[in-house]
Amino acid sequence: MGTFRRLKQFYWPYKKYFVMSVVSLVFVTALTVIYPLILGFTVDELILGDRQHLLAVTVAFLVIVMLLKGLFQYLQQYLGELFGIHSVYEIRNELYRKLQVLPFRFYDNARTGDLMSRLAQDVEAFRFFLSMGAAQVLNFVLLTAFGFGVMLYLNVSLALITLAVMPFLAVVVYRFDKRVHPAFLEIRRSLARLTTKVQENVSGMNTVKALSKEDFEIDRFVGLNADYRDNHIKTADIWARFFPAMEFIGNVCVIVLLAYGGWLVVDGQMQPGELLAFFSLIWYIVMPLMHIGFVLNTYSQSKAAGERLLEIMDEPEDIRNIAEPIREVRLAGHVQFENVTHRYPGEDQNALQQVSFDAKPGSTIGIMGATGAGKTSITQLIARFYEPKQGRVLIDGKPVSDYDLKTLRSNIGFVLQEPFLFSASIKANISYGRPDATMEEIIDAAKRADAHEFIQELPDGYDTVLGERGGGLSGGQKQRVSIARALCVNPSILILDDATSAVDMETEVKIQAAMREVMEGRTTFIIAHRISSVKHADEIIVLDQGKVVERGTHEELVRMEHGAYRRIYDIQFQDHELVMQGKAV
Ligand SMILES: Nc1ncnc2c1ncn2[C@@H]1O[C@H](COP(=O)(O)OP(=O)(O)OP(=O)(O)O)[C@@H](O)[C@H]1O
Repeated sequence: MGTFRRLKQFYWPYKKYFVMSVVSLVFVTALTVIYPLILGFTVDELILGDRQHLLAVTVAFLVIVMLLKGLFQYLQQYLGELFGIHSVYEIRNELYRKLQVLPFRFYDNARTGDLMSRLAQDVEAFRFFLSMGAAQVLNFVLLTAFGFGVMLYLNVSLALITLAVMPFLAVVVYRFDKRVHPAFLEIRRSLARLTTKVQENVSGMNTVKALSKEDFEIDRFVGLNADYRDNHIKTADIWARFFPAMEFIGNVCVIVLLAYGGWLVVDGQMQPGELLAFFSLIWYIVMPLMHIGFVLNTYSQSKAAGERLLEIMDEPEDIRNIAEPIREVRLAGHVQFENVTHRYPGEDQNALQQVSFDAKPGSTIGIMGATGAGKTSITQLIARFYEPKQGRVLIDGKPVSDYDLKTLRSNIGFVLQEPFLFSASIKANISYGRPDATMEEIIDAAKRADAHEFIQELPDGYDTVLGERGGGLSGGQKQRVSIARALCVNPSILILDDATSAVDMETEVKIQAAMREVMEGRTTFIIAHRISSVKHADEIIVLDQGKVVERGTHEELVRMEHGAYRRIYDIQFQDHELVMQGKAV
């Protein structure tokens, strides 16, 4: 029950629905066991006892019982559903909240399909048990209790014989649960793998087609699908063995009753109608017992699902606010790194080694270096997406961890190499970081990002709704919208991470011209591979395998004959010359 106890905070507030549903269920069960008694009465009193004049009253009584049972069944079902629906509404909200606060570390290893499957299928499986399964367990308990009560009233020895069979049924049920629970957990896992595969495939369809990997992808899917199928078959096998075993034990019970009860009637110790009522009651107990397998199924499924939900809820939120963080300040943008060493969780190499620099407010810092040199890692630490292993990252003289995360990040504007735009209007995309921005401010940000002109030419202008991931815009246009989005929050620190590498030279020159103006008064970090992007920076930092190997202005670095920057400069300058001479391939 650990899983259910730990998720109690979500369903317990709605216990009133559960209690009312259970009370309705008590009435349903009580009214159900009246049927066999009426059957016995009809045989013994109306037919054998010659009291046919009571027939009309008996029928009327039965109709009332049926109507009442219908009413209570409705209440039981509806209130049970309300209990489940409201509870998982809370669970879903909590999961989504948790996903928003989980650190980047979590997303480095998380798979979208798996998370989707948890938020959709696992939450649903949990709801199903709360709505239906829990009531069925109680239904079983109540029917057994009521049924036995009536049985004991009819005939004590016969009732005790029925009771003797119960431990055998319980053993079968217990063994079944032990085997079926892990099998269901495995089904859930393989379904999540399958969903992940489909999701990745759809997202990466361009790459799949460009590399003609359709057959390879189909093969991988078939493999995962086979795994899912086999897990289902394994569970179906466990499942199929269970029913005959249960039915066999139930039938043994019936045979014993038939023999012993028949003898009691023949011997005159029992009325035939009573034996008939007994037989109906037996099935009221044996049938739900046999279906306890189904109930255990929903229980096992929901427990497995609950465990997967708890896995997300238990994820540590390791980057969180300190007790009294600095809130709601406009930062000046003085960024300092003091001997910062950083290593990503689970990695055995440092991404940054003893990195130090001092970026004065309003200055521009260029960061260069080969792929994997640690350029992006620097910006991740400024925004406190990760915590450094050693050293200090300071903004305006205080460690970044002293600031409220929202305050810190709302002072930083990011423009990434592959901008992510939401499937919403352009207006909503630009004002995403500041939803209260006025239309004038949105247009102003777009103008400064050199995006206003092309947005105006779109059929619905700023109200144009984009497709998924900004579909409908070219790479350069998406980039300009994302620059407008970064400017809209009026950040004091601007980070351009390879922001112009995906656009053509002409667009780059245009964006750079626009950027020069918007960089005024903001501390700007430009990560780039092209010298032209960082040339005007106040300081350029050159990284190699996480270490700062050179620093200085463009002029200073170019003067270093054998320096890394000079080498890049020579290559790019040579390229430029070749282009000018028309020799480039
Ligand atoms: N989330 C992560 N988890 C584990 N290792 C990472 C992660 N991000 C980066 N790394 C590793 O840290 C090192 C520095 O990566 P970083 O992204 O900072 O390099 P970069 O200079 O920005 O590279 P690029 O020019 O390719 O963007 C690399 O070795 C990389 O493999």
